[in-house]
Amino acid sequence: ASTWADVPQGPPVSRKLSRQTGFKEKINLGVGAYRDDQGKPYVLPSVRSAENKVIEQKLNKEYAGITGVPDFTKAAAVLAYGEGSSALDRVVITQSISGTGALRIGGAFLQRFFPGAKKIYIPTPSWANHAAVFKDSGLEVEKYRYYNKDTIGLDFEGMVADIKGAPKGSAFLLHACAHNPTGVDPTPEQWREISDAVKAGGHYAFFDMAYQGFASGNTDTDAYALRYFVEQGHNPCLAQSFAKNMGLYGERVGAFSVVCADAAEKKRVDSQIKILVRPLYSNPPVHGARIASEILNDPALNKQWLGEVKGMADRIITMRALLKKELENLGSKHDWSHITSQIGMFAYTGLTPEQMDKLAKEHSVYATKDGRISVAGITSGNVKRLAAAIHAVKP
Ligand SMILES: Cc1ncc(COP(=O)(O)O)c(CNOCC(=O)O)c1O
Repeated sequence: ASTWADVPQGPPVSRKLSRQTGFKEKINLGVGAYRDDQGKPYVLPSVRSAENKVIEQKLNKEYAGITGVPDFTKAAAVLAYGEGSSALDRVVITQSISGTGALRIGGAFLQRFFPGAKKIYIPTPSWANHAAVFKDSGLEVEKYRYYNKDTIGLDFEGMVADIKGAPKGSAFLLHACAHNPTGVDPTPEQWREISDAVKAGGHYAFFDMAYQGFASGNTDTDAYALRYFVEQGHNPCLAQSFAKNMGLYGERVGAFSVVCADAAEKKRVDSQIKILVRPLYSNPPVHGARIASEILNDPALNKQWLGEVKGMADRIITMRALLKKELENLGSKHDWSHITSQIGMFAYTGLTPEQMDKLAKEHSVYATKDGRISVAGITSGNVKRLAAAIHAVKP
């Protein structure tokens, strides 16, 4: 049977919202982007200030180099790997077309140079676009167990067993923090065991960090897994996105990096990354990277940004707690602790596709059929109605 034989047909997330059913407003929990407590997109004030600083400099519009704006990529590496990391003097980094572009460069690089089988293991479930990005890169995509639907938590035993059971020297995609779509992350202790299993199998770690700072509110906390792997001697590669933590969605700001063994390897890998990127899109857009560079390199803007990204994370965490409390206030007898134990933009509710359909049809609450809701879509104004809707479809 086909590898993907039992992948269910997923509904289009941005499906047309059907006619109102008598409620004053729909609740859209399908959009994977942050919304403020008024349900509106949020441009971080630090981003506005950084953008004004860029514009005041009246820079020219010349091409960037193939690997992008150097002040951005240098600072992005420090943000990810940490000041003083042993990786910093042996890491190859290139700007990318946001996180998706970083994953694609990584997939293409593995397809050309990975010494093992040209395949990558991704979690079950994973970001909806992962499989397509890697398949289009010419890699086979395999799955490792990740989500336990009975506990609505991590299938840690299954994950470690699949890592240990894979052929020696396989490539594994790991969500660094705020797993999408489940919101379920390994604990630090579990990450340490995962690192041991990856090392035991001689496997290669490909980290996807699309939510650094946005998950816990702290950029160092959210980079724990990546930095631990580097400390443990793995030389991972990394896809970074600044879509969520800087709200630069449409500016497409990201970076792809490869931690190399030493300076000589770095030189060789860097040359091949340039050879790969040149025919892909030649060189990346400069504006978003200049904004991100101002934020990462200007101490005052950096401090302001860290406060704002923590503010977004805190609002999400508050909405999780509110939703759980409202469900309990309604007398729900179900255990909703997963809503507050999960982290990041998304919560896996554990609701069935039928229940999700009823939410849409009878309550004007929209989200994906897999039961994922974007917590960013919850506001203090709609949380009571959302809880009532969930309680109605899952009494
Ligand atoms: C894990 C992960 N990696 C990478 C990306 C890529 O993001 P971008 O290319 O915008 O940086 C995303 C963006 N997801 O969009 C939200 C959703 O699932 O609805 C992501 O979640």
